[in-house]
Amino acid sequence: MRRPHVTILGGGSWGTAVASIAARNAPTTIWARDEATVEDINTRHINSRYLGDLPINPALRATTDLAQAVAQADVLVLGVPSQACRAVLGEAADHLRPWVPVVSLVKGLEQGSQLRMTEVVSEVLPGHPVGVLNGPNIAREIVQGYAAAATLAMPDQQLAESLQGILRSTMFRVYTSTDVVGVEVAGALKNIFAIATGFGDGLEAGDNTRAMVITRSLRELTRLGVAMGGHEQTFSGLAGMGDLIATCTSPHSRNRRVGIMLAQGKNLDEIAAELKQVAEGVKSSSVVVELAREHGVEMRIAREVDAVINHGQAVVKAYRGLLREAPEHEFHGESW
Ligand SMILES: NC(=O)c1ccc[n+]([C@@H]2O[C@H](COP(=O)([O-])OP(=O)(O)OC[C@H]3O[C@@H](n4cnc5c(N)ncnc54)[C@H](O)[C@@H]3O)[C@@H](O)[C@H]2O)c1
Ligand SMILES: O=P(O)(O)OC[C@H](O)CO
Repeated sequence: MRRPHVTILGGGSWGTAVASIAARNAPTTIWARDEATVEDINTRHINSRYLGDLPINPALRATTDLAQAVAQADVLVLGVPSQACRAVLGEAADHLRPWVPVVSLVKGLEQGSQLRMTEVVSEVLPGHPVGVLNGPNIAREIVQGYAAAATLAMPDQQLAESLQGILRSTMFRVYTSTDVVGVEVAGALKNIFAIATGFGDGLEAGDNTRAMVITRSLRELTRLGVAMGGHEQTFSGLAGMGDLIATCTSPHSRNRRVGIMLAQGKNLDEIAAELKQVAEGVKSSSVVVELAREHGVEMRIAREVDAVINHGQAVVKAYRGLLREAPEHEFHGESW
């Protein structure tokens, strides 16, 4: 039987990491817009811009030709930042064969529409089965071959099981779920809370503060996730608690680093120039606050992150403001 061809859109750190795994299981092509990245992957089997000199699977092929990459896809994987997804999918639409499943790796929400990326996929590519792969997945650690896990959520469990075999390796465990909303909301929201954790770390507030922010963030994330239709247990799983732990504690997390740098007094332009990679929480923070308002969910931590990022609030004021609020019942109250 012919093995399915996997096409990954996006030659950044995570698209490359997932493509490198998929290339062990199936013929795999990665589309990147940048010639130098394509050259790097095809000839030196590295992605120096995003992953330094870490070796990636030599079986992986890269191209700048979107039409050709998409036309051969039996499985399409979306790995560009959230605000670019609609445009990239729009360019792909004419070349994709009908019914080809699409898996989003993206942890962001679209500004303006407030949509999750699987919803964007369904709008731009109607009729294609769509799912999301999320979890505690720092790209460089996965390329280095350290053990990790993620959840692949699709409405069709059978399809998820067939894609599971393509996206996993011995060291990258892919679990399945049918809770697309929960897994996807968790992946987008954890970035906002990693920024909040970064605030505490940047202010050198200590380990207890970090644990408090992570734990209370999980409550906030769960409340909105459930209000949006996610299953409560999803938020204590890999895409929820798992990814919160990784992103809120890793020195590699870009979102956490954004929080640290904001606390150190840098502005967003300086931070973007230093990071040179996407930190999804920056753009998603305003969307999360809008969604919380619409769903009638109190999200104090997220509101402070939005205030700092979008309304010029000083980090230290956000921190003190949160501490002034009286705590309620740990599980039944609405306080942070
Ligand atoms: N890096 C990780 O550890 C990691 C892990 C899990 C999920 N994610 C998620 O994966 C998604 C992609 O992140 P990443 O880490 O690979 O980002 P990145 O910053 O490393 O790379 C982004 C890639 O997208 C490309 N890109 C940006 N704008 C584009 C556009 N308009 N058109 C075409 N290509 C464009 C860039 O050229 C680059 O190749 C994000 O939603 C992120 O949250 C990242
Ligand atoms: O570097 P970050 O903050 O975008 O986080 C990367 C991954 O999402 C961690 O799971």
